[in-house]
Amino acid sequence: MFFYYYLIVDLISISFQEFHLKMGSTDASWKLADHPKLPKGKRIAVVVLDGWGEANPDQYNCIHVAETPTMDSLKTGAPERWKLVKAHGTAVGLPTDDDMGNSEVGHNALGAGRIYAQGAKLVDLALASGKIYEEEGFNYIKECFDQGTLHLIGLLSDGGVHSRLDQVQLLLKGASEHGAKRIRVHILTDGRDVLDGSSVGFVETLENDLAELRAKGVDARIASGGGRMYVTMDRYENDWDVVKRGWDAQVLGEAPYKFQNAVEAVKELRKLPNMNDQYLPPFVIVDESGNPVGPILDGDAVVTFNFRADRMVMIAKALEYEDFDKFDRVRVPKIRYAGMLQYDGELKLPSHYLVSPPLIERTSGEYLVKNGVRTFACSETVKFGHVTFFWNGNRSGYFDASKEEYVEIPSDVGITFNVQPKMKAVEIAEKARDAILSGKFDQVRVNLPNGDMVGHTGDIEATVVACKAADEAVKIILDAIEQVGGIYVVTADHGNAEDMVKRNKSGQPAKDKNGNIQILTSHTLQPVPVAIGGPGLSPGVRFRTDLQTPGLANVAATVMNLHGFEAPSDYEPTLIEVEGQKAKPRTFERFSII
Ligand SMILES: O=C(O)[C@@H](CO)OP(=O)(O)O
Ligand SMILES: [Mn+2]
Ligand SMILES: [Mn+2]
Repeated sequence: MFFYYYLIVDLISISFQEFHLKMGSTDASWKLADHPKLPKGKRIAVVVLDGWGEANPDQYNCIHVAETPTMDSLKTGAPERWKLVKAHGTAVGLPTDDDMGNSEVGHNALGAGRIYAQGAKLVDLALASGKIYEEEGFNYIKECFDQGTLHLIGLLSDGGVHSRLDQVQLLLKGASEHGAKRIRVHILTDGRDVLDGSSVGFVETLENDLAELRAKGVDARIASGGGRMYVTMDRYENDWDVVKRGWDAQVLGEAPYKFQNAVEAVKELRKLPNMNDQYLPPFVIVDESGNPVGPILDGDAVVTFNFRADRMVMIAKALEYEDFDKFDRVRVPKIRYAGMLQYDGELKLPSHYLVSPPLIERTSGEYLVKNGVRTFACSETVKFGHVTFFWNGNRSGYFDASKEEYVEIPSDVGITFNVQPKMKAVEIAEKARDAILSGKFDQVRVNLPNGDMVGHTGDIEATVVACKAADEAVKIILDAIEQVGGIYVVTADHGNAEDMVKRNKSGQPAKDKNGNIQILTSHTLQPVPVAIGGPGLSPGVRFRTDLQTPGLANVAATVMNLHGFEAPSDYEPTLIEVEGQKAKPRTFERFSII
């Protein structure tokens, strides 16, 4: 009798798979198979702690220093349901294992359940093969090379999160070899993905390259600049003034500070009180008569050379949209504009781009909604797109508005988050709590930004406060899950707050030439935790120990299982197994149809 039971189950699954394949991309192919052991209908909270890695406990590990009783209890209370996974490098589609994780690749992996070659890698390949110069995007901007100037705008560092200096260097060389005669670079200084103060060196490197181009007869110069957090690179429409400051400098050639030399500009502006690379004010480079050397004019070509999307969408809108009311652009030059990548596939923004972005499709969010899982997602503005846009494979909007609700809590504007390290953690948690208790949603997903946003300021004391606030928010959400008999999945997208100091090879804090500890404002290479639990979790569910190097991409299948579904076969494997529980015999009615 059992033999027949399993035979029938097998037949069902074989015919389901064939059905799946035959139906191709029609609606039916979205149907997920039932999980053989785990029930449907549990309310699940998915909590992403931004910038929350696991590292040795010392005084620079703010998560360790902070009081974090809730996260501690997940780790020590149920070791078979707490696990570390990789959140950096090739595990999330970055070029090498020296690449730290970041929100885009982290949330892409968490949501998509597969590892995609990400922007950084796709640009590397396109530059190495020379294909970048053959594609539509480059040919489009090339039309301007005879009469106009080529402007390159973007983040100048080797951080590899939004852009990479070596790619800019190759692009400069390649563009000039392909006919660009006049080039202007509009730099944004970093200090967030790299050490503060390192911008001086990056500008010097760029100046050397531009001098070499000039020696070859190309009129190539830096035209303007500013710190990434104060000029141009805002995201999710948090503060349009940031983009306006960039527009004024880059396009109009107007800025409060004027210099004849960019290295001098960065060195001098860093001397302003409390100044750092991230927040340098906008400046323009002027000639001997005080005229800006590179405003953007009719007939010019513009490339934004960041590959990462979130902090380029706003400037892309300003450069591309005819109808635009976010600030007064004063003068809108007729240009040919291309992004390094297309930054928003739904908006098709920008319409021209040098390299095609990863085509992330069939994300877990889309599958679950199409299988009836009602979803709520929430964060504050600075991370809102992370749990929606990035989670859904760089896609804006709802899959099915009748089953989804995304709530954005406005972030504080115009402050660095060490001033308000608690940010909106409580507000986010309370929204999640209410969504869980409402019974209207099966999945409630949040991003808690504190560890990351405050970690980036390099302020250790404030980051400790931030970690405590995030932990308290997790408690609010877990308490709600407890009340409704639900399940929680708590994880993170990459490290940050767990290590706030640059390390030497032996792991000791590195000192600069004056003997000062070098504060690390960036993300890290550390693994991140995944914890599951809650009263709704079936007994016997525990983490598998047979996966070689699990990473963030394994979380999607795990969450699908907890919703009672099998993940699609091409997803990275689930992290969980169900111990000691045989497949439940199905009810008589279901078999009676066969
Ligand atoms: O602030 C950002 O843009 C990046 C760091 O460059 O952080 P995250 O990936 O966490 O969004
Ligand atoms: Mn992040
Ligand atoms: Mn970050």
